[in-house]
Amino acid sequence: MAGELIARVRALEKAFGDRVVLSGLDLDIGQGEFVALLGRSGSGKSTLLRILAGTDSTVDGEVIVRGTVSVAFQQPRLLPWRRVWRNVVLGLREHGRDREKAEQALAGVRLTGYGDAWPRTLSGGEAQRVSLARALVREPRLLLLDEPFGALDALTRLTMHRLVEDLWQRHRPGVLLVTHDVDEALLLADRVLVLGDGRVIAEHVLDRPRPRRPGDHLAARAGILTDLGVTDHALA
Ligand SMILES: Nc1ncnc2c1ncn2[C@@H]1O[C@H](COP(=O)(O)OP(=O)(O)OP(=O)(O)O)[C@@H](O)[C@H]1O
Repeated sequence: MAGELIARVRALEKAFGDRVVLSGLDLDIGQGEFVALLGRSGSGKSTLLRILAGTDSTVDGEVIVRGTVSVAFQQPRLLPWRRVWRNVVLGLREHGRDREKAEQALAGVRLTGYGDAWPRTLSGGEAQRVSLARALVREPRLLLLDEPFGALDALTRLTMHRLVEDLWQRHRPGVLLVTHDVDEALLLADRVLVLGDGRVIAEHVLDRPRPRRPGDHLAARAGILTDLGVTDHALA
């Protein structure tokens, strides 16, 4: 990992009552780095994201995040009573030139002309792009993506992969992408981390040039599936 760290986590412990979810977790995210986080259901991925986002601070251990953090979730979470452009600027701390900023962000996610639309008139993919625009308008140094493509159809998901890669290359935030989709991680990430037993149990560095194709990083794919405890007969 090159450059300055924007997130540093050491010996993180998180429990809900008696249930220990994260234990002894270390994590670094470098400036402008794209990291994917995989783990079985219930392994604590969303919990870790909430901790990094600062919405859950009842933890032990060291958590340092430098700069603004934005989060985009699986559901776009748009306010139905606000027009699209107002949804985009909702989280801005400093106001001024809001409409202009919103339109710029919307253009970035290829939604020029959608500013006055109501959320209910958007397709699932469009709503998710508004959610991305809302995350990026704050110019985050760290962008947390919690399965942002999980609810989309396969074709829309492919378009979104390209869009996110393009936005990341233009804005260069550090990204932590939580996903269940190993191939999505292989397509987008510089590094894939596998979460298990409450900590990072494996790390795979991906260095193939972008845009990547399906089939790049097959060895890492097999390794990740093994880390996840999944047997992939197609690879046997
Ligand atoms: N507020 C809470 N109170 C009690 N337990 C919780 C709370 N939030 C999460 N948990 C528990 O912590 C564990 C980790 O949950 P988390 O949502 O982080 O997993 P995940 O890896 O994101 O799962 P999935 O892939 O299914 O979304 C789960 O066992 C869950 O039941």
